[in-house]
Amino acid sequence: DLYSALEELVGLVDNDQKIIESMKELSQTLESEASKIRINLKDSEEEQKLMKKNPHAYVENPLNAFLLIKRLTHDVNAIKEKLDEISNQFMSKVKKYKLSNDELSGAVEGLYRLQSVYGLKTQEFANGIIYSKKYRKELKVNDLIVIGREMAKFDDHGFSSEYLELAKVKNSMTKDFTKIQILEKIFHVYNSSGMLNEAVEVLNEILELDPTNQHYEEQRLSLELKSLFNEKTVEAKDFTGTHYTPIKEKLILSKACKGELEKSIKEISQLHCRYLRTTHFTTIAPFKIIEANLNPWVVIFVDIMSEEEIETLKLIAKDSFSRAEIMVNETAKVSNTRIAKINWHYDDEHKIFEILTRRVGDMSGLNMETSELFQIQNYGIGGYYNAHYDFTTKGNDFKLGTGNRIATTLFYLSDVELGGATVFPFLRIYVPPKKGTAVYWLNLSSSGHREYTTRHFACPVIVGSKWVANKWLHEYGQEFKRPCDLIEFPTDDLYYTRMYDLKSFGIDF
Ligand SMILES: O=C(O)CCC(=O)C(=O)O
Ligand SMILES: [Fe+2]
Repeated sequence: DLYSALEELVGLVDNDQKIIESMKELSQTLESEASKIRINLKDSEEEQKLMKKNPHAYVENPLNAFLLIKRLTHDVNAIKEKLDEISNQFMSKVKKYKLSNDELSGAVEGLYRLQSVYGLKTQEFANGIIYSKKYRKELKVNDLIVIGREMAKFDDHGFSSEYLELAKVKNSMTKDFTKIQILEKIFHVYNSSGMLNEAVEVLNEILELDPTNQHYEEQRLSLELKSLFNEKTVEAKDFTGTHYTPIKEKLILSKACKGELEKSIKEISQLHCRYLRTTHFTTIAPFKIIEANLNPWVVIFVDIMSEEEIETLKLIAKDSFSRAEIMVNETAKVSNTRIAKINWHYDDEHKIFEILTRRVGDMSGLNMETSELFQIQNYGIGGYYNAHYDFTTKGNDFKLGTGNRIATTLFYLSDVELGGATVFPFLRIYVPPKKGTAVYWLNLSSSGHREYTTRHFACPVIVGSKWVANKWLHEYGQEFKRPCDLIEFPTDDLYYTRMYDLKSFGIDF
């Protein structure tokens, strides 16, 4: 799929051009075919006039009889054959450049995600306005219908009907379709996605315009019956439990991505911008850091990479992207909870990786021998990475024999115009991507416990192409670099209860 990395969409400019050229050719062919049909039509009409005058006399002439039969056989078939030929020709020309329909679903799912996470209003968004800024001219009636149709495939049908409703309103001004046509299109979406009540309402509108339409009358009856027996009971959702539920987390993440979760003044007052001197190297050349959290340790390294280094990394990465996966029960799987493409790099692939690994060694003061390969990522349309921990919660190892992921270094290789922040909602940290900076944090406590509060989320990218690179450090080999403390840790149960306390997020049910 291409929608999962913006970098890959750039290459489609060629496909776009080829398909536009084929469409131009197609419209010319169709026009010349249409004029041929018109000429034949004239002959046919003349013959018909003759026949109507006196049908008996007409058919008694064997040539007339022949022509009548020819009109009703060959002439019809010839049109069908010609249209098939044109259609086949067109399809064989565009085949190489056309994308699969999954791409469309993926793109619309990205839009859906942006709207639900950031609360973007359908009407503004469809008019090209995002956070009060006009980004492009408004979408056309047909675009709105396509979005509405695709969005109807998601659980929550709210956005879908907003788009379709908008299409109807807009069409009443633009007249792209007749009133009946647009209602039929909308009806079809509702009907095929099981939105029965909405479907009946649209049918009522259609029947008002076309009261004698038997077909729709019958359909209305059958739908009304269907919805009687199909009355869905609204599922009672458990908002009261203290444990994690996806609904709770969605609310928290949405707040976090909008930058609405902040630390208290007291907490902020304990954080500093300062120079970090961990190793011999950094004593001479200290790193600039912004402390984002003290325990667990989360810091932002400022100007940690040069423009040239970043361009080198992107150049290397561009050719080897594959869809990022997530771990489900210890196996890697492609999932719509992570919309990005990645690739992995050994240190000896290019000297840039060696240099950066050494730099992470200085940033962390930790042993790099057990660190993972460099991972480079580019996000797609509405690209995000759902809430996760970087450590494994199954056992204490990644099957690499090097222990759990003790620390994460996340380099930002691009700015992002809108969205795409990395957020740690439980620590109330919001890190906007800024080219050349890195965020570094410890995933495990000094006694080796998992720091569940490091649960983090890559917010959907609204405008821009987000690039990041990861370097994960592991437990083994850190025995002398980060000696063990034996501090007590809360049980997981207690930890979650505290973490997911919605009141502390100002969320009230
Ligand atoms: O891209 C981001 O902001 C976060 C990425 C991340 O969390 C990961 O790759 O594990
Ligand atoms: Fe992560």
